[in-house]
Amino acid sequence: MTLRIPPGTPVLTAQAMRDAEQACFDKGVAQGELMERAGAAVAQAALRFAMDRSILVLAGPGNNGGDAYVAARLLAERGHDVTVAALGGKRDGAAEEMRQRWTGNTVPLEQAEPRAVLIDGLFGTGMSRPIEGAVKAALHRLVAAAQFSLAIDLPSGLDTDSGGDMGAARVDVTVALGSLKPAHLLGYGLERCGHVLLADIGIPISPEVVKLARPRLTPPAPDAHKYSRGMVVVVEGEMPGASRLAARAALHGGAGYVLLAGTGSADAGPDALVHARVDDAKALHDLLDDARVGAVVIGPGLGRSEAARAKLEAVLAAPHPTVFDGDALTLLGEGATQCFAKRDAVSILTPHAGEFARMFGKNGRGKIERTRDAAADCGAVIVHKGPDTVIGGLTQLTVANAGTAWLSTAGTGDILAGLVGARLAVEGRCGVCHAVWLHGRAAELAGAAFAADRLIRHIPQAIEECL
Ligand SMILES: NC(=O)C1=CN([C@@H]2O[C@H](COP(=O)(O)OP(=O)(O)OC[C@H]3O[C@@H](n4cnc5c(N)ncnc54)[C@H](OP(=O)(O)O)[C@@H]3O)[C@@H](O)[C@H]2O)[C@@H](O)CC1
Ligand SMILES: [K+]
Repeated sequence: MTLRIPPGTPVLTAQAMRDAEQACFDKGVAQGELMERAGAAVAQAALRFAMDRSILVLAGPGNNGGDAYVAARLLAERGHDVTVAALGGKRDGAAEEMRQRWTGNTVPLEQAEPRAVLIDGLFGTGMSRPIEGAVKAALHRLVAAAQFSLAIDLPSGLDTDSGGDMGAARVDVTVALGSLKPAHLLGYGLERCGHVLLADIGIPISPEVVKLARPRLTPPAPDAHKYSRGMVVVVEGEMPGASRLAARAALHGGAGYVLLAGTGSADAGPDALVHARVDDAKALHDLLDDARVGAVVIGPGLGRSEAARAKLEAVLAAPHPTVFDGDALTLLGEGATQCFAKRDAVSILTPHAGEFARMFGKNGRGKIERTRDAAADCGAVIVHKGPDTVIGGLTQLTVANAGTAWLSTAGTGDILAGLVGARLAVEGRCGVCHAVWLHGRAAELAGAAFAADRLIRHIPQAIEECL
């Protein structure tokens, strides 16, 4: 059982999990054997928390319920007072076998009395529709009354692939079986799963999606100079505070030279920031005619005027890897896909949910699929921001959970854009994921109720942890 989810842990959709399980069966592993391993992992986790308290195990009609019966049997064998609250009668295959092997106390779900410890094995990856009526009422009543609750694989009532809510109750601990699922990291799942533990039940996994890992960064080469370290141009906008935050984040994110292209006024520090006067799109075009530029950042505080649009056009036409954020994305709106598909240079887009919807529309699919498809259509890397950031367009889709909910404050997005620019200039496209990790870690280090300015100070400390 893994207590801390290790870096690069695979994240599998419900279908990918079923495929992985099937591959296991094809190699001769019996379904009952996997279910025994799953139930044993759940029992092991429950033992840690149950102490000598009585346990109620909710067992649903599918394989999640099969795992529940195994866990109930193993916990009873260890001397615990266990009752199963069952939903449905006869089952199929291994789940039915496990039901029959359970000889202890069983009551219908709706008539169950609360116990101190609750194990939720009603539904897992097979949730096909919202939980309703008496089943939902019983689930919520029993979870709320328990002193400690643990979900098998997923809290019942979570959509596996999107983390959408289909009637789930929040549990204290979730034991993910075989692999993480998107719902452990996305949407409502972030709150409903409680603390997530990962149980390896011996299913070989080849991941399409991974959980963001702490990067390994290298310090500058001995012969490095300010341009070889990575030169970043941040385009100043009509709200200069936002672009200054981005520029300062780029400076603290490891870039060798950061140039703020705008009013040219250096009255707001730090002094290491180079200010260039750029009055219009023509001047910006001329400034970008410089092969030393490693990355451009445009969007934070850019504004939405015609002058802003002209600057955006100049950046789009330049050959440099570029981070497009905030107003740059809003200005492009529905035209974004076409615009980026035409662009040869590396484009990194950092939309939040609203900007993403304005560019790519809204539909019922999950965040992972929508990000993956938009990145493919654009030929760009997309950092789809939120408490559950999804990064698409690199070799592997990556999901990152915000280091802390305190990140939800004005200016932190501008800082991320600058940091992505820095890591892009220093390391190329792989630096995008590194920037997202550093941003989350800096937030953890910044503690409670920080203002965005203070977040920047912690970026070097986060980098140091990766050297
Ligand atoms: N595959 C394996 O060997 C292994 C799988 N493992 C475990 O299996 C879990 C996946 O199992 P699963 O596919 O059987 O789905 P599961 O989540 O139990 O639910 C399906 C049942 O619920 C029903 N149902 C759905 N929604 C409903 C609703 N709203 N209200 C009422 N009923 C509803 C649905 O009915 P139907 O939609 O068919 O009408 C069906 O009867 C996985 O999470 C892991 O725990 C591990 O043991 C490792 C080995
Ligand atoms: K469950």
